[in-house]
Amino acid sequence: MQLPIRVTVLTGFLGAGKTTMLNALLRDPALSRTAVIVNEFGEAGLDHLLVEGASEGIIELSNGCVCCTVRGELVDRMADLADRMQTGRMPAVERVVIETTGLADPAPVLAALMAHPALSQIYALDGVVTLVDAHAGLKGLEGRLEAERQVAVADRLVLTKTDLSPADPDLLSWIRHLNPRARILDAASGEAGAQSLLNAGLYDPETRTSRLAEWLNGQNCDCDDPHHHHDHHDHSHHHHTGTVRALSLVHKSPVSLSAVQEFIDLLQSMFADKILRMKAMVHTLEHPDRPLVLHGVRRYMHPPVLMQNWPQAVSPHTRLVVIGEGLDPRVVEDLFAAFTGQPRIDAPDRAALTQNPLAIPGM
Ligand SMILES: Nc1nc2c(ncn2[C@@H]2O[C@H](COP(=O)(O)OP(=O)(O)OP(=O)(O)O)[C@@H](O)[C@H]2O)c(=O)[nH]1
Repeated sequence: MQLPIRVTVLTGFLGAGKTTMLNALLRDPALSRTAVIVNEFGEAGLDHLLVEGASEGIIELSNGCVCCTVRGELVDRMADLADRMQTGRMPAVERVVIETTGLADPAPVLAALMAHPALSQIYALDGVVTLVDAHAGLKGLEGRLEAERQVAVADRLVLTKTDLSPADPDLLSWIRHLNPRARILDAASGEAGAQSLLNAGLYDPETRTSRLAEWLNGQNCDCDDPHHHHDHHDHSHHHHTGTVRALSLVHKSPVSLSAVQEFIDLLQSMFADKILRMKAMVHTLEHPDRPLVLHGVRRYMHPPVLMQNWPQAVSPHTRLVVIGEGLDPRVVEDLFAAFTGQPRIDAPDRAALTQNPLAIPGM
């Protein structure tokens, strides 16, 4: 391996469209020799199932406080990958794409790559691609350190979901304020293909805005540092660890489409803005052979999609991940159980629930 393996970091806030973009990129011949690392937040681990046809080469990092765990772990994964290639246990690749979780601050990933003595010989950072959901807009992004950092470190900024609504001027000026340099591409117009996203040039921290330099220097994870552990004056580093959590549910028997719909409607009406992201792969009574994939980004539910087949690695069970702020997991679990707890849903209870959410037993 004489050439360094180029590393592309794909980032963007929860639900911005990273997995969708990754799937599109992986279909491009330019990425035929690419390994993918998916880092996800959420116990059920749905993301790697949603990356089509890539189950073989995927290395998934565990969830948890991203700023604490990703650095050590990512270094291990990258080292493992290099070792497998060098020993012929895996075909050599030209590129690695790292899809970070929507809650990740990419700075530690970059810092870990640049600073590691062995890995920096093998891998060279090609660029950071940050996706921004134009439809969701600025609300919920502004003031969120992870989201700001994702935009600030980008070499390419991609506005997604402009087919649903054009980017708001406020959103654009927020982006430009954080990152005056990176090219902005519009996903809906098709300009965000492999040609424009890859080979963005080697990363040079000197040429970034001063805020980035500060972040890269100041981002050293203090979570394991006993001196900082209970430092309540510094909220910023713990922004995503305090109240944002992922909860995941698995249900083994098929559920009806209407039960799913009602569950989601009720969940959204009860929790409203507390829900940042929802993803589900549902085993339905109506289409038992094809998983129904649901995506919610804050209040917006994307139209459900039936995948062709269940991924080979998994049994056809319903898996749901909800990422939210200040969510009470028991309430969500009870609600889910109320709709799916029995193979045959108890119609009167369900009816009562949909009419009066407060009637849920145990809530
Ligand atoms: N209309 C429209 N929908 C999109 C676009 N990009 C992604 N989506 C939809 O947005 C939803 C979320 O997309 P994902 O690709 O899963 O987003 P993500 O950033 O990987 O999500 P997390 O991993 O949770 O952070 C899915 O329903 C996609 O189909 C787009 O450009 N236009």
